[in-house]
Amino acid sequence: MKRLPQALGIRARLWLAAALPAVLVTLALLWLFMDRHERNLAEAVADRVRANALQMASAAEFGLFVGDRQNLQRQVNQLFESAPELLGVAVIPADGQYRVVAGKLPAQLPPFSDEVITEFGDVLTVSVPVHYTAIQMDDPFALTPALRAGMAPRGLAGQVVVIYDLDKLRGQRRDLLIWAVLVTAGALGLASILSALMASSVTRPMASVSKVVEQIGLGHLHERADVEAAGPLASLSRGINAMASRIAMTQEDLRQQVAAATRELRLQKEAAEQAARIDALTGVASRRAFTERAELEIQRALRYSQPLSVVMVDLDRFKRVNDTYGHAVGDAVLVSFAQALMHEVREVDMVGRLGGEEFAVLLPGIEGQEAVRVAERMRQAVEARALTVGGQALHFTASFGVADFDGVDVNLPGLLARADSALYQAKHTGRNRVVYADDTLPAFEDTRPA
Ligand SMILES: Nc1nc2c(ncn2[C@@H]2O[C@H](COP(=O)(O)OP(=O)(O)OP(=O)(O)O)[C@@H](O)[C@H]2O)c(=O)[nH]1
Repeated sequence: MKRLPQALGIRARLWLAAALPAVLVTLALLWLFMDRHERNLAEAVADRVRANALQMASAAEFGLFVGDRQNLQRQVNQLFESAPELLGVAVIPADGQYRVVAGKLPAQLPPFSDEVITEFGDVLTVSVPVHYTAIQMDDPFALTPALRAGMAPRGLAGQVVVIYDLDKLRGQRRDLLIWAVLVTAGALGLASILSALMASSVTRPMASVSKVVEQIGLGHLHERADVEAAGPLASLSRGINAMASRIAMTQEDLRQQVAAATRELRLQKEAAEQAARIDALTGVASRRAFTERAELEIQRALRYSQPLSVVMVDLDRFKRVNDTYGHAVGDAVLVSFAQALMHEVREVDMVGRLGGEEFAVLLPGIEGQEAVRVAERMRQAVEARALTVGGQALHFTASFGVADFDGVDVNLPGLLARADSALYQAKHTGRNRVVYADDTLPAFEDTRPA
């Protein structure tokens, strides 16, 4: 199973990296704030309700002392209307003869003497005693009513009772909590959005660069990363673009080198093939080229019932030439001999060197005596040739065996064998002559002039 961090995408990881610390810090601050403020708020509420009652007690002191109920009622109403969480406010003189009330009072009032705060259900009652202090003055006409009434200079004038709706007080705390949670949630939402934007500003160019790299990897070397849109990855994008350009250039170089090498190889191969088809010494067709052409002409002769002849030619006593004059002279004789043959044949004919001093001539379109006449012409041309060696003329002759393609021997070996047989007969009946391989003719026809 994948570990969680591996399963997360880059965008989610960046988002977490940016948002997680902010979320944790904000939640910790919220918890601290709530914990601290809860206690402070409870104390503040207690202080406030007590302060309200003490303020009222102070304000009511003179009214209680002089018994000014009208003024006391105005003060009580004022306090009652000042805060919505107040259920009732009352001022009661020490002799209990009257009560100045705004709102409602509990059935059971707390005792006069002490400052009392009681909580019962959803009601919080604060009772504060009101004391008077008579001021001694020099002017006997300015005596206070209390002094005039023979009262003690300091004493209990009455009490102030203030009743709060606890639910409303708690509601204030609840409102504060909701407000704090909403502000925190808003801050976290804002932090999340900013983190997502930050993560996106990095992952968007990364995705774009990754796509380009993937395309380049697939061989699309013309793909380029958008450097302007890459933001923080601009230098990476430039590097990738430069790399792709270099790869494309190298690939183009390689392609051109391969094309040049392939061209060169093809030319060499063609040259080698051409060389294999031509005999290097004499310039006539090689054995391979002659054989291929002869096979072709046999097929043509078979299909169209056209005449075809082959002449086998062999230099007479050539070994003696080599032995007497050396191999180089022998080569020169071979070249001259081949030229004599070539000179006597048509464009459509083919002279080939089958090996050593053994040659063959392919004569398409003619047969019988016509072929014998061509061979005779060649024989005479060879005989007429001479090389000057050491100031002396060197003559040479050749023997010829002629065979027709008669449809009996339908392949080249058969045709060549019959021509070779005629050549053999020419050799054994005196050389420098043409023998026609035809059963109807005499076995050894001497074509030499008498
Ligand atoms: N100089 C040279 N000699 C070659 C070449 N190829 C074959 N020979 C020689 O040709 C000679 C052929 O001799 P043989 O087969 O005995 O025939 P021949 O001497 O011509 O006698 P006949 O054919 O019976 O008239 C050999 O001495 C070969 O060495 C070549 O390319 N150059």
